[in-house]
Amino acid sequence: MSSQSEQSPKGSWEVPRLKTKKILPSYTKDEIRERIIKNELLVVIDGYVLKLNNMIKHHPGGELALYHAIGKDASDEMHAMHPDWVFEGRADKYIVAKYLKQDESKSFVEDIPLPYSKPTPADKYMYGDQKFDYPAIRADYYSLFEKLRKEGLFECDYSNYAIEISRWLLFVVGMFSFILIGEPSTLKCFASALCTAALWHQAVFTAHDLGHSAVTANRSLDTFMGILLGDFIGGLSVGWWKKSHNVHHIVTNQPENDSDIQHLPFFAISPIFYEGNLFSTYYNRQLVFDQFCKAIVVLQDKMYYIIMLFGRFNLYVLSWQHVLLDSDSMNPVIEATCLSLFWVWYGWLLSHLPSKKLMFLHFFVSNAFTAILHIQITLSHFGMPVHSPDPENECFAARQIRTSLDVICPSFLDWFHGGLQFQIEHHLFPRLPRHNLRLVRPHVIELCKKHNLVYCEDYFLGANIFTIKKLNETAQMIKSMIIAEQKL
Ligand code: HEM
Repeated sequence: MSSQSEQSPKGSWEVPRLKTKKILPSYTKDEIRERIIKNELLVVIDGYVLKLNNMIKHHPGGELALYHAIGKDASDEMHAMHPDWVFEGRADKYIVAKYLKQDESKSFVEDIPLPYSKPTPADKYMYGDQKFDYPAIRADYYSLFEKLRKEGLFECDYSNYAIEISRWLLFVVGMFSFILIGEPSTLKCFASALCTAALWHQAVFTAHDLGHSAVTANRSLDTFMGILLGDFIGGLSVGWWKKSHNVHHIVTNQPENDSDIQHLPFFAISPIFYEGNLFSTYYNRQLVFDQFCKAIVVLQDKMYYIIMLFGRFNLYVLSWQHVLLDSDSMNPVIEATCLSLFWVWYGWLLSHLPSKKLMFLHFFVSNAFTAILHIQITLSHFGMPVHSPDPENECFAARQIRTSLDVICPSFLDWFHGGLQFQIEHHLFPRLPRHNLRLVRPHVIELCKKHNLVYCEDYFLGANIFTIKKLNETAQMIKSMIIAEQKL
């Protein structure tokens, strides 16, 4: 068993807080704002102001994820994303002041045009007069956090992975034996391709756990195993995925910041992508809504499944781009080697098929069937709001609950959904081992009920219908805007 909570002093299940013995000045919110305008990268954690200018480029969770914390009280994000040792002797050296709290606000920079992080659009109309008690939600979030630590739910039970590895082996055997044993046939080629897709589908879930250091809690070891699984077995860069995924966890469903919802020219999950003239802080470019977008996005609900069939091909390109071109790629040599070896073993397998037609069939079917994974991933957020009722004050827990959707399924199907079905719980506690997420669900439902937060969940079919409906609604709105504009 690995334990992240074991790293805190024995017997203490409290979420660790930043501490320092330094004698410090106090900064108000206004002073923090003024300093940020003068290019100081300041963030508030546990009542202290931290200056990150010298460490941001070396942040193990990536530079971009950290930029989105600037000018915010990011205590909750910090606690959710880090093991205890970061608080105990790593982060305190960046403390420069105490934070003189005058109100409960979480973001001090929603009205400042920062180049590296854009504000969440607000929509009070959407939420009516509903008021949320964010301080009370935070208090209950921390109580739950401590309860889960106390119950040992942050400990990973490796026997779950023994079952997973057995399942992968079954798919590996099918993938090779349908091709290598006996006379080749179209049916056997198809069966092998399905096994390949299933292997890739399943491997991603463990690569995801490893990417969050939620398996051994040793970042280097988890990253290395993640690269073996993601890059070598799956052909996709874990480094690329981690870069965008870390950002996604901090700025979930924020149109300009979260690359997981930036899919022009194919999808626009909110009309804001059409009317907003948005700039992607992730891709560092304007999200241009050109004539091609106009033609495709108005059909996005109808094209959803077709586009998903090709999703994996795009990921191959993004993976290589990250490894070869991105200056912040963390393990470019190992990743490039594993990505190349992926094409060696996969090419070797295809080379045993007797015709180009069968090779193409295998290649297409194995890649296209992983569309199920892309659908599962997009269901988690595509139908959820991008607007906040109160971006200045909304706390981390409320934001994660507002932007994520759970899929209801019986426990015997947990392997198929791979943790994606507990998206809300995962977003609240990203380092919690996946196999424990089901145990957290009732507590989160209770928290939502208590605070009138919508806990959005549906069965797999219902979640599909919900997402398609939302895509359709957005497509219709954008269509009317285009028509209205043409009439002007
Ligand atoms: C001085 C402050 C900070 C320090 C020293 C620090 C350090 C670290 C370290 C050491 C890790 C790797 C943890 C591991 O081994 O699993 C990490 C990961 C990460 N950090 Fe920070 N960090 C700081 C502030 C922040 C803030 C304010 C945010 C965002 C709000 C942030 C977002 C992340 C993310 C998203 C990850 C990736 C977590 C994962 O792999 O699941 N960090 N940080």
